[in-house]
Amino acid sequence: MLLPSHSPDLFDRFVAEARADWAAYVDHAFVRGMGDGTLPQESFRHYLVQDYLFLIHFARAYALAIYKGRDLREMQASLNGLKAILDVEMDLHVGLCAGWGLSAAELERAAEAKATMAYTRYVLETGLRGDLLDLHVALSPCVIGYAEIGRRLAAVPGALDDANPYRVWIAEYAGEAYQEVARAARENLDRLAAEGMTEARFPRLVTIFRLACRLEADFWEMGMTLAG
Ligand SMILES: Cc1ncc(C[n+]2csc(CCO)c2C)c(N)n1
Repeated sequence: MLLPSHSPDLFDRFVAEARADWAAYVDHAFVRGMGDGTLPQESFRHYLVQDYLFLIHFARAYALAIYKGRDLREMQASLNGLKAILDVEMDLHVGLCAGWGLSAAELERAAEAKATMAYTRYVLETGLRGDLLDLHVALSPCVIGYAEIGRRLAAVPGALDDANPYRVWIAEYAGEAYQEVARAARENLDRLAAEGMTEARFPRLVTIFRLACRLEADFWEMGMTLAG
């Protein structure tokens, strides 16, 4: 029997339901500016500082996912995610920031922008009041969206050329290692849904997904406008 090469997973269903908000996020002017190299470097620096603060709260969300795990396997999986962020991702980010002239001390004393606060607290609150599926749906535009953005940008002619100051960022998210992280996140969503998501719950999950996409778009906007 011939199987379809790709049947829609839960994430694809969210995207189909929230098409406009998804597009406003993954095709934001900030993203296009990275692809063609026209993004003002000051905007990227502002983004990098805020992303440092974002990643700290992202780590807290993974810590919450350990707490919300229903068995040891789920807790272990979230622990691995938390370790990857604290032991690997943060160092990578601090290294990227150093290349852009941002010292660790500067990152540490930075004040949180409103868009950073809104997005990170929304994700944490969604996880606090809901279950593991709610939390992972809130996190999915972030984890899976960046893989999509990386792939799209890598396909832009010249995006990975030496002349583009954003080539390192693009190569990182377009790279196989990060694409695999996103694939695993998709599978994780499907597994959590298979373990008890009723169709009646789907619209509420779409609402969480849509809001998270809008808050991601606001995060790009904050970088673009240098908003505090
Ligand atoms: C605003 C914002 N959204 C998404 C990501 C992507 N991201 C978030 S956490 C993480 C590590 C995954 O283990 C990655 C790649 C980001 N950096 N900043």
